[in-house]
Amino acid sequence: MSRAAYLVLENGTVFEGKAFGAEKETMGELVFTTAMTGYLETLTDPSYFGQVVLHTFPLIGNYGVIRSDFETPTPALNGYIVREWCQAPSNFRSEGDLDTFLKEKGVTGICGLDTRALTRIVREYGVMNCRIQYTPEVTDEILNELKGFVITEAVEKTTISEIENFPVENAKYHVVLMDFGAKHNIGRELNKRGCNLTVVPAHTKAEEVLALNPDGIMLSNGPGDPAKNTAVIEELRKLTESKVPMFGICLGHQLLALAHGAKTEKLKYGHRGANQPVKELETGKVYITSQNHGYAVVSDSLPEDSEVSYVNGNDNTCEGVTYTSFPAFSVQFHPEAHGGPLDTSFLFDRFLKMMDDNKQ
Ligand SMILES: NC(=O)CC[C@H](N)C(=O)O
Repeated sequence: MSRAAYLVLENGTVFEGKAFGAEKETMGELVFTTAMTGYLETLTDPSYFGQVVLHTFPLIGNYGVIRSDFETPTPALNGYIVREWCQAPSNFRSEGDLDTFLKEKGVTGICGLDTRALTRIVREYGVMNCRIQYTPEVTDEILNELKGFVITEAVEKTTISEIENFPVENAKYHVVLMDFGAKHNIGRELNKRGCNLTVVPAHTKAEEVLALNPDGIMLSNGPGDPAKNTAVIEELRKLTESKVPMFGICLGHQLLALAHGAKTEKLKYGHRGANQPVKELETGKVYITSQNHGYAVVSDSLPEDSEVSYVNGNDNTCEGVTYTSFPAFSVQFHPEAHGGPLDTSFLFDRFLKMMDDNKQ
């Protein structure tokens, strides 16, 4: 029998549950995801750095742990909350159960609490900080510490430290992927389409990126507040002047907009799930997308030589931008999916076409 664990919210609310995964006290920004599957991708997506992730779906872990589904080898999140974890996963690919995996990776979990009630609190009051601990007492000191918690150096802590190459046979393009805490599936989607990939650390200078002679530059997803990455934003501004085709996903989308003079804002509780509707403004078509973000580009702040290409079907926030004075576009959602639908993977083909057009 696992021992009692307590989830303490910044507003003083306490939920009692059971310890699961690693047993060590932890703190982080509480966010919820509505995805019903894809928990391995969620656990290993670096964009969750510093956050405690709550699954609204009540039973997690049914198909076990499968390393080839991971987005990075090691989870970056600070904690994990589920209603119930599956103790007997059943799947021919399964290599183990969730509890053992979380223990191995040192990720604190808590289960057996009312995740519906908890989600309603976050939806009502917005994201807040939380703590997982093993005694029910909440002192002023704990509450003050919780109120003061901020996610810092998120990109610095999740980017790679040295250049890595992922070549393919008979490559048609060379893409430099700027790693801000990248999900591996972005690279896989590019490799699959005949792109040799050079993955560079987030703080690589614009001149160094251009010296690699890329046909295109891919800006990855990543954690934290986009506006905090001032040095990276400045390098991206220089890259927009180079006219090398660029494609940004999620954090990459936000950073490119910031580099071009737009603003970003924090959403009340963000979009995290695998069935977020986005509307393509040019065609009126709606796509179902995978999302994981807490910030968004402020549509009204975009300069004239850029336009909103996609909006979120639920709250109308900006989900994509097309730039007209340099060859670039970006989306807030995840065309690489994993987990989630593949509806928008055509955006990678659009990037290839942009590189083709630019070569001619
Ligand atoms: N998945 C991402 O790239 C997230 C981007 C950013 N950290 C946000 O929360 O909005």
